[in-house]
Amino acid sequence: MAAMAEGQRRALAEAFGASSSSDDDGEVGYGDGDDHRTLGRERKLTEMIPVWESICEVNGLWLCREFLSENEQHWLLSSIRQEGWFNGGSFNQAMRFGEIPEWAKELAGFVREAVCFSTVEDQPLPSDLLWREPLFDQLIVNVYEPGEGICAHVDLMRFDDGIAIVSLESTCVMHFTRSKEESDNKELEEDPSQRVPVLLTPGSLVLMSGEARYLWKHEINRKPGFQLQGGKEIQQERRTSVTLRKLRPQHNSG
Ligand SMILES: O=C(O)CCC(=O)C(=O)O
Ligand SMILES: [Fe+2]
Repeated sequence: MAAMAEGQRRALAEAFGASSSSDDDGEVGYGDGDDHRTLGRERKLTEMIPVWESICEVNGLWLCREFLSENEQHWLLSSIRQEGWFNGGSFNQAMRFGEIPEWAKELAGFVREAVCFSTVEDQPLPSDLLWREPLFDQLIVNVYEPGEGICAHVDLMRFDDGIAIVSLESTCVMHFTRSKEESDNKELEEDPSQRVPVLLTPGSLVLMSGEARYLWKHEINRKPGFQLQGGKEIQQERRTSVTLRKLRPQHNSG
């Protein structure tokens, strides 16, 4: 593993405002009634070495399986719950454009850190995307009950390159298929042998850029036979995902 020099790690940690090791062992502030929940001080950046996997069949697709610790997953779920978007149970999706909540900004900061601290040779997100400001200004939270998923799609062109998806709760399989919109070879597109499965465990982060973002469709099919891990059906529970994207400037939107 190409370990990052300690000095460089410290400098980055300082740039991201991480706490020094002496004062960071407090409780994570996600309990009910905590209005100023933030994890910035709790994340031990100097100890964090994210493990990135490149999904080699799909250029530009990266997975960081242990992106969020269990505490961080609780914090994120609790921050989402606190928004009250899903109270009453009649909605399963919430979107924010432009101004995103503080916890989402903090999550975006974690994404940047995880890419910066990557030990792989190819950076999981190209530098021009990684250092744009803001990194993300659009948020979608999706809540899926067992059996519910999302049809194969390429994200709308109104969003820029560089999309992050954080998975919470139930494990699921996301499938990637080459988009063949330009040709009418539907059969090839639907050929199951062309589908690339990616297992999304709770706390994992997916990054899509370049071909993965523009030339591949992604989908979550939770019908029987599609959600397999080691040949066995995954036990489905509720799944929550947080998608972070950047809006393209108005005049570029397609
Ligand atoms: O829920 C997910 O993991 C994916 C969501 C998604 O692809 C979208 O909202 O465009
Ligand atoms: Fe999508």
